[in-house]
Amino acid sequence: MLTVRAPASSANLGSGFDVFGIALGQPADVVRVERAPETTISVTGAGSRYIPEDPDKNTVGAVADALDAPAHIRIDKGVRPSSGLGSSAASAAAAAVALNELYDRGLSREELVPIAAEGEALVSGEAHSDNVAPSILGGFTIVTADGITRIDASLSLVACLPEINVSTRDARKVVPESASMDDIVETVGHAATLAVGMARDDPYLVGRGMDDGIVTPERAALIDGYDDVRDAALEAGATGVTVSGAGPTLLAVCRPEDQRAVAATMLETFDERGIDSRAYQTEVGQGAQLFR
Ligand SMILES: Nc1ncnc2c1ncn2[C@@H]1O[C@H](COP(=O)(O)OP(=O)(O)OP(=O)(O)O)[C@@H](O)[C@H]1O
Ligand SMILES: N[C@@H](CCO)C(=O)O
Repeated sequence: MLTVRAPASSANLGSGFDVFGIALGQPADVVRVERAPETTISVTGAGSRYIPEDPDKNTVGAVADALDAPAHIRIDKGVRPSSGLGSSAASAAAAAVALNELYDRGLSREELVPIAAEGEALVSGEAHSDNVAPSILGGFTIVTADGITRIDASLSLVACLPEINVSTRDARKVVPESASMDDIVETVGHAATLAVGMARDDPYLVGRGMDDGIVTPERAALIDGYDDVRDAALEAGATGVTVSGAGPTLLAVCRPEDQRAVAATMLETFDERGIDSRAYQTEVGQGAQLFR
């Protein structure tokens, strides 16, 4: 039996819609695999009752198919589904790394990214890789049609997950079909600023570079309390706040010394609106880890 832990991830980071992603230090999914004549799946942990165990409907089933690697697959969910924290991607990433090893397929981590993205196609309708890439490779990733660029980054984060449901499939329906040249120019500037900030481990540049006036406002409207929680986090020292992935998680970047205050105020502000939430005080983390 092989065990792989694959971390949650935060895609988009505001200005990098469908392009930027980071691995988070926590939470994570743990996937265990054993060779079998046919794939079976069992799911326990966070939100497991909402996750299908049918291999045709679970992201890990799509990965097992793509690798032609049938197995008994046990998923222990640390990442709640429909969270904006790459829940479906974390399972797919872990399964890709585990099954590649179990069946000795010899694929590199980079080659496993499109395999894991088959799982994303199954649940969201599109094989976007901006969650599976950081979940497999770790660090900060830039996914384009030409390939993946990756760097390590050291950055303190707060990921605040409210008890609100937003599915990626629904959140993709509010993405505008076009944008003005002014908005595009502004977003390119922010994305470039963010990438430099990541390379320099600079929370101010990353925070400034997270601003986006094209997709984020539409997504934020699906999250009750977004503006208040964002304002409160910025007041408490966050250098930038945006929607994590398709939401409803809000991702805040901050200096390490402000992390606790930022987390506390985000929880409190959701609470004032009668919305339960939990906050992960975390950092940019490493990719999937294999245990024998
Ligand atoms: N192994 C899995 N783990 C989690 N969700 C899964 C899995 N397999 C299938 N699903 C389904 O995928 C959907 C959740 O995926 P979705 O992309 O909406 O959320 P997410 O991965 O948390 O978000 P995001 O991609 O925005 O970060 C749910 O409908 C869930 O039932
Ligand atoms: N880039 C994707 C990430 C969520 O899976 C989106 O925002 O729809």
